[in-house]
Amino acid sequence: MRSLPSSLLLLLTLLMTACSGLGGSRHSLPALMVKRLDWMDDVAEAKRAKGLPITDPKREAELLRSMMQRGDAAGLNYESVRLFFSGQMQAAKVRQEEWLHQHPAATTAQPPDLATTIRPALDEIGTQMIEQLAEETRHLHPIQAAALVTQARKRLMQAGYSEAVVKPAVKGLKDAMDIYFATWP
Ligand SMILES: O=C(O)C(=O)C[C@]1(C(=O)O)C=C[C@@H](O)C=C1
Repeated sequence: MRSLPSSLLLLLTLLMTACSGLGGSRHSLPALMVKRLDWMDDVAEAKRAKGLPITDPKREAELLRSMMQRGDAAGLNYESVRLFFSGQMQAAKVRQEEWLHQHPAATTAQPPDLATTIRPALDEIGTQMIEQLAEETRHLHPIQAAALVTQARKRLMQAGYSEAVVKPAVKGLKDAMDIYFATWP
């Protein structure tokens, strides 16, 4: 079979993307990835105020466990959820490091509280991410999955995040998508 002209392929991709609800009213996965990272300046300030290190292995394990459980309930593969959130947390840590480096002194006297404000917000974003991951993997064609990864990179760069932050976040999404589409017919 002759391969499709690239302009037709692009048109098909755009049509399928529009139909899949990527631009719908709920936050898309790329938008949620930006939203999650947007919390990290506050997280860094909250940790500085309390003298806490950036990395909290216990919280990471708890978050992964709870997201994998939610993912399982939504029909998602455990490993894909683990890879996705590992990437987002890695990006989160790089962003916190950058923030502290760029702002050697505290920028606020009263940062939001980690336990009562920040982590519940991150949990809520995580839940929305699971819903979107489930939605995307149900409806996406592999071409659209690749477009979603590209779109995520674009959104994160547009939001002003550095390559060092964007790279692990996008890799997490790509790794998750690869699991679903590796065996696609
Ligand atoms: O909750 C925190 O303490 C954060 O710094 C956020 C976060 C995350 O991305 O969820 C990032 C790094 C920590 O190791 C744990 C979790």
